[in-house]
Order: sequence, then C-alpha cells, then structure tokens
Amino acid sequence: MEKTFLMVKPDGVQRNLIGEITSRFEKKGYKLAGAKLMVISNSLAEEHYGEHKDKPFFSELVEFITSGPVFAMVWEGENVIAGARQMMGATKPSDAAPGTIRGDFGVTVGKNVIHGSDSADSAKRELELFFNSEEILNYQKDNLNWVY
Ligand SMILES: Nc1ncnc2c1ncn2[C@@H]1O[C@H](COP(=O)(O)OP(=O)(O)OP(=O)(O)O)[C@@H](O)[C@H]1O
Repeated sequence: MEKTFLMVKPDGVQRNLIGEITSRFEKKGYKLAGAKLMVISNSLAEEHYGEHKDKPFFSELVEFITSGPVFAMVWEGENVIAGARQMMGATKPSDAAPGTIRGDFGVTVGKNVIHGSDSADSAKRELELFFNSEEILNYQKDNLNWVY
C-alpha cells in the first residue's frame, strides 16, 4: 500500500495541533505506520528542503523547521500521497480552502502547520531521510475491512 511522509511543523506542535491533525488522518481511514517527536538537525533540514536552497526564504525555512520539536509520521493508504495533500490544503493558508488543515489553522505561508510529501519520489526520499526501516511498522488493522 502507498505510504507518505507527513510532519506537524514546530508551530503545529506548539499550538497543540498534533491530536487534531492525526485524528483527521485516522478518521479518513489512513493507517499510521510510524511516528516520532523529534528536533530536526540543521543538516537534515538543509537536505529535506534542498530543492529550495536558492530561494530567498531558505535560511528562514531551515531556522523555523529546526526551532523546536516536529511530529514526523508515516501514513499508509490507497492514494495517500495525493489524498493527504488535499486534506492539508494549499501551501499558502490564504489560498487553502476551509475544511483543510492549513485552511482551518494556518495564517501565514511560513507557519503553515504541516508538511506532506508531494509525489511518490519525494515520499520515498523523505521517508528514507526521516525513518529507518524498523521504525515503519507493518501491522494488521481490522477496521480497514470497512474502509476498503
Ligand atoms: N515565500 C515564502 N516565504 C516563506 N516560506 C515559504 C515561502 N514559500 C514557501 N515557504 C515555505 O516552504 C515550504 C516548502 O514550500 P513548497 O513550495 O515545497 O510547499 P509545500 O510542498 O506545500 O510545503 P511542504 O513542503 O512544507 O509540504 C512551505 O510549506 C512553506 O512553509
């Protein structure tokens, strides 16, 4: 089954949104396959956001994502990469529809609460960056018979 990497950013952790956010993905019917509260090192942040290294906001982005704990997660489900991006809403909270995570909880693009992989390639890359294979669990969830 498809997997994606999602992360509650430092603003979401500080604003007590871990429960609210994980609850939305659980209720949708996706399966949590791994999770950890962690502080991202500078080198991991620079690698994770490597595609933005020439952007004017890169140093601000690295400083913010390393500024406090994040909640890193592995979620599994049919089309979960695209489905989770839909549930997150547009990158700029001002463009994000109500009912999406960024639409409901975000105000500025810098502090937009959540990160999610945007393609199969980035999901693979980001899952490998943040989790080792032992941290991604393969287990049975009986309620999935009622989702699929
Ligand atoms: N103009 C900007 N100023 C400050 N931060 C920005 C700006 N544009 C993007 N960012 C930050 O960089 C992150 C990565 O940008 P990207 O275009 O990859 O968006 P995204 O894929 O929706 O976000 P993410 O990768 O966090 O899921 C955004 O989530 C946002 O926090």
